[in-house]
Amino acid sequence: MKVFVADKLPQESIDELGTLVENVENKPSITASEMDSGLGEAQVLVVRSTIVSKECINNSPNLALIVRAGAGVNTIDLEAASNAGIYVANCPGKNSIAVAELTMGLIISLDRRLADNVIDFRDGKWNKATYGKADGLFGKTIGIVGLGGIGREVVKRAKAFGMPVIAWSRSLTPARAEEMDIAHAESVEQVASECDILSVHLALNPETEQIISGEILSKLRDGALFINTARAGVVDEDALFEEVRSGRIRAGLDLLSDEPEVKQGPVESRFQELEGAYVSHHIGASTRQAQLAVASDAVDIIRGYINEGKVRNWLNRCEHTEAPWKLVVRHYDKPGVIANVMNELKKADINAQELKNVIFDGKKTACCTIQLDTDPSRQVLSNIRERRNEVISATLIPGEN
Ligand SMILES: NC(=O)c1ccc[n+]([C@@H]2O[C@H](COP(=O)([O-])OP(=O)(O)OC[C@H]3O[C@@H](n4cnc5c(N)ncnc54)[C@H](O)[C@@H]3O)[C@@H](O)[C@H]2O)c1
Ligand SMILES: O=C(O)[C@H](O)COP(=O)(O)O
Repeated sequence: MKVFVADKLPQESIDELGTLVENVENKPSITASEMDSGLGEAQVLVVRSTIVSKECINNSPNLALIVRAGAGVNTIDLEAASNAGIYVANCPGKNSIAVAELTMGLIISLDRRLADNVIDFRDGKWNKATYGKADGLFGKTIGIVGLGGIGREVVKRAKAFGMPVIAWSRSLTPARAEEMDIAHAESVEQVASECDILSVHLALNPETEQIISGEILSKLRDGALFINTARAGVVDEDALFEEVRSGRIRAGLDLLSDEPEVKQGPVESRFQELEGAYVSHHIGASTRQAQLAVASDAVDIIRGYINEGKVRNWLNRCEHTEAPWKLVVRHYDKPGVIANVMNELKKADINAQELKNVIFDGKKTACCTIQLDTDPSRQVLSNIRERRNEVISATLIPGEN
C-alpha cells in the first residue's frame, strides 16, 4: 500500500507510517495544482490545508481514503470524494487547545496593541504614551459562536480571565448553557449585540458561509473586538473590512480569503493597510504539541483502516439514508443466504442502500437489516420467506423518513 503525504507532518509520524505501509511518498511542499494530475498508486492521502480538488480525486483511481490532519475539511471536494467512493476523515479536537490559545493571544494582543508595541520598538520608538491606554479584559463579555472543540476550550480560558461568556451554538440548549455556567443566546445576532468581543468557531459549510454578515457585525458595540480563527468564509469579509477601516471595531484574524497557498512567500492583502487588523499567518493549529497530536491521530486512522477496514471519523458517510423501508431478515449463517435475498430484490429492481449483518452468539444465525428505496411486493417477500432452510423470518418495516 502507498500513502501520499501532501503537507508537512512531524518526522515521527512519517516514520510511523513507514512501519505500517511499504511506500510513503512525502511531498510536504506539493501544491494543489500539482496534485490535480493525480496521485498515481496512492491509496491513502494525508493533507493539512492543501486543496484536494475534484480533478485530483478523479485522476487518482487508486485513492480510497483521504485523511485531513486537522479539523476543517472545506479544502477537500467532499462531493467528488463521495461520488468516487473515497472515505474522508479528519482529526477533530486534536488542535483545539492550540487554536484556543491563539484566540486568547489575539484578544490580548489587540487590547494591548502588542504587535504595534514591537514594531515601534524595532523601529527605535518608545511610546508608552499611546500603548499605555489599553482597556483591560476582566469583566468584558466574550461572545462565542460555535461551541465545538475549539469554542469550548475558549470558554475555559475566557472564564480564567474573569470574562463572562455568552454563546450560540446550534445544539446549545439553555440547560446545557447553565451547566457550563455561560449565558445562552437564541441567535448569532443576540451574541453580537450583547458582547464586547465576538469570537467565531464554526466549521465552514454552505449553511455557515458568511453567517457573520454585515448586519451581525453592525450589532457589535463601538470599540468591540472581532476574532476569527475559524475560516475566512464564515464572515462577510467586505463588511468586516469596512467596519475595521472605519475604526469602529478591531479584528484579530488568523485567516483571510486570499491567504497564500504556499507556506512561505510574499503576501498582499487590503487588511495590511488597517491599523485595527492584527493578522496571523493561519497558525492556529501550528504548535508542535498540536501537530504531534494531530499527526498521531491521522496515523491511527490509517492504522485502523489497514488493520480493521474501519475509518474512524468518517465524515462523508450518509448519516440518514432516504431509504423509506427496512427489510429485517433473520437467517441461518451460511454462504449465499444474503446473496439469494439480494437476488430476489434485484429481480424486482429494488435498490438496497445500506446493509448491516449482525451475528448471534454461537455463530449459527444472523440478522441482516437492508435499507430499501422501494417497498417489496408481497410476492418478493414471499419468495424470500419461502427459502426456509436459509431464512428464519423476513419483516418489512417503514424507515424513519
Ligand atoms: N486557525 C486554524 O488553524 C484552525 C485550526 C483548527 C480548526 N480551525 C477551524 O475551526 C473550525 C472549528 O473547529 P473545531 O475543532 O471546534 O470543530 P468542531 O467540529 O468541534 O466544531 C465545529 C462547530 O461548528 C458547528 N457547525 C458545523 N456546521 C454547522 C452548521 N451548518 N450550522 C451551525 N453550526 C455548525 C458545530 O455545531 C460546532 O459547534 C474548523 O472547522 C476549522 O475550519 C481553524
Ligand atoms: O482546520 C484546521 O485544522 C486548521 O485550519 C489547520 O490547518 P493547517 O493544518 O494547514 O495548519
